[in-house]
Amino acid sequence: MSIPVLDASALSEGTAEQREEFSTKLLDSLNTYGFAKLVNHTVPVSLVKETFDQIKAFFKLPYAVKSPLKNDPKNGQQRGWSVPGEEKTWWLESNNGEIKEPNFGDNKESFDCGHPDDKQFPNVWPVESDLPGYQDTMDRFFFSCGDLTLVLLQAMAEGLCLDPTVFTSRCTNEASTIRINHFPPIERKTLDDGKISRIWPHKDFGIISLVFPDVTPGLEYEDRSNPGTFIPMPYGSDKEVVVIVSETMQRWTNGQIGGGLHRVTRPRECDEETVPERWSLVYFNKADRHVNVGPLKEFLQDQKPMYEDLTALEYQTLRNAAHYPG
Ligand SMILES: O=C(O)CCC(=O)C(=O)O
Ligand SMILES: [Fe+2]
Repeated sequence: MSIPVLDASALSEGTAEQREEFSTKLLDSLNTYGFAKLVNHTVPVSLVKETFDQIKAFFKLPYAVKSPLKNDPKNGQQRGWSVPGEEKTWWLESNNGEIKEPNFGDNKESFDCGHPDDKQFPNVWPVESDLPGYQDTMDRFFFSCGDLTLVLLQAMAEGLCLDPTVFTSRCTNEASTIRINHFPPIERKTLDDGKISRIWPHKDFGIISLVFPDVTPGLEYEDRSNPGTFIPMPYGSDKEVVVIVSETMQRWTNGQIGGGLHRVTRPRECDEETVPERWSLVYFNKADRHVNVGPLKEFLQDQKPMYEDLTALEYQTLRNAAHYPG
């Protein structure tokens, strides 16, 4: 059981037949695993590398420079720098009610930004002289990932034999976000004790996510044939992108296409006392804020809706609040 690597060149330069074949394989992988892996996609490898270089520089900035950019969890949507341990993804899927007062912070710091023209939740940036080109790189990365997600959403709709715009008519990427993560080095024992994780098991909240892999492993996906156990996501190359089905897609399809549960932990093979640091680069493709994220009529032939109607903004706000307890 391993996630196949699909050649996405059919989407940019394939014949109608090749496109159809790709759409079928994409949907098959997303349905089976909740994940797909692509090569020959349209986000340039050089841009991914440039973005990785920028994020490594960002997290090295002194506290005094990052501090004014601090994310305010009360804001509803994340913007700017989240300090290590602030986000507690333990609350998303791991809380079975047995532990009354956990303080299970994530061993990570992050930075979030959205559409450059977002007036409702404006981006915050370091001063240009502190990190030249950072904002420009993030903006270009934002649009490049956004374009890829729309093409993938259309391919998914085609694979389902639905109106090709069934998903893209609900998403212009105006509410989508980039999330960059830095996982500082940590004692192996601390992770193995199980009170701190890099990221606890979760599904992302948007429609689909793109994760650009780091050479340092750690991303794991749930083995659906053996729920509660996880399989390391193999690192192929810097040309690969991982696509993850997220909660909005699960809701729209009334559970037909289930979100991919994943976590970030220490590399399995790591036997050093200190687990090395790691970075990751994620694009959360999200529904436009006013759009309903309840089940779509196309997925409700004879079934009862499994999810309530909510706007995408209400849903995102609710889910974000869940991992900032108190
Ligand atoms: O670090 C990774 O590989 C994945 C990160 C992730 O799951 C997230 O930020 O939601
Ligand atoms: Fe995630």
